[in-house]
Amino acid sequence: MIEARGLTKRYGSTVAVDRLDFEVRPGVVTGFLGPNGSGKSTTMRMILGLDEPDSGDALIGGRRYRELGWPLREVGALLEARAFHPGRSARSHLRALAAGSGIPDRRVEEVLGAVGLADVGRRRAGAFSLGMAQRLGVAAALLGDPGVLLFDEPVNGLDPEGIRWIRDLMKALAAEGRTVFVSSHLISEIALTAEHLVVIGRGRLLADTSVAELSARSVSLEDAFFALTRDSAEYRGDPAARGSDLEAQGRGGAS
Ligand SMILES: Nc1ncnc2c1ncn2[C@@H]1O[C@H](COP(=O)(O)OP(=O)(O)OP(=O)(O)O)[C@@H](O)[C@H]1O
Repeated sequence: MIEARGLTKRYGSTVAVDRLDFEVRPGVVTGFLGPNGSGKSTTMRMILGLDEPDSGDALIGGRRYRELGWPLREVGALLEARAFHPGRSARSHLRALAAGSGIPDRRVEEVLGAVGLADVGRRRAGAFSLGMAQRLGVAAALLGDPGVLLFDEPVNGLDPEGIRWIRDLMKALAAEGRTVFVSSHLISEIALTAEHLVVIGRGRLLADTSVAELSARSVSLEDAFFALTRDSAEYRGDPAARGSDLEAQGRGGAS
C-alpha cells in the first residue's frame, strides 16, 4: 500500500503538492490523473524518496522510502525512459542494479525474458528504440519482485502494441495482489487500465474514487474529468477567442 498523509511540497512560491491525503491499495490498478503541472510527478518523486516533502509523509507499506531496507525489493518504478548509461548493455545495466540490492543474476535473465528483451540483452541500451528503452525500464522496476509499482506516464511514445503490452502487464501485476499506481494524461488509456483513480489539480486532491463512479458523474470519464478539473488547469484555450481577430478582418477576403 502507498499512503500520502498531508503531503506538501513547495518550490519557492509554487505549492506543487498541497496537503495531499490518499491511499493506493493493492490488487487493482490505480490511475493518477491531473492536468499539466498539477503535481503528479512531484508526488511520485516524494513517494520514491527523490524529493523531500516540506511537510507530511509519503509511505510505502507504512514506511518512508529511506527507511526501507532493500528498496528495490519493495518498490519498483518507471519514471522516465532511458534512465540508464547509454554505453552499457541492457543485461549489464540490470546486473549492476541487481548487485546493489542483493538480487541474483538469474533474476536479471527472468526479467529480460518477461519484458521481451532476452534476445537483445547484449546490445548497447543507448541504441534502443523508445519502446525497447521503456521495456528495459520496466525490467528494472520488476527486478526486485516488489509488491508496489509506480509508473509515471508509461505509454508516452509507445506504439499500439507497446501500449497494450504495458496495459496488460499493469493489470496482471495488480491481479497478483501488488499495488500499482500509474500516472497518465491519457484518460481513454486510464479508462482501459485502471479501476480506481486519484485525481489532483494544483497539488490538491480532487477525487479518490472508482473509474466507474467518476464516469457515472457525466456522459464519459473524459467529461467528468474536465468538470472536476475545470478550475485547476493552468493552460486551457478559450475556443471563443480563437480566430476572432481574423473574423473581424473578414479573413482577408477569402470567403
Ligand atoms: N524542480 C522544480 N523546481 C521548481 N518548480 C517545480 C519543480 N518541479 C516541479 N515544479 C513545479 O511544480 C508544479 C507541479 O509539477 P509536476 O511536474 O509535479 O506536475 P505534473 O502533474 O507531473 O505535470 P505534467 O503533467 O505536466 O508532467 C508545477 O507548477 C511545476 O512547474
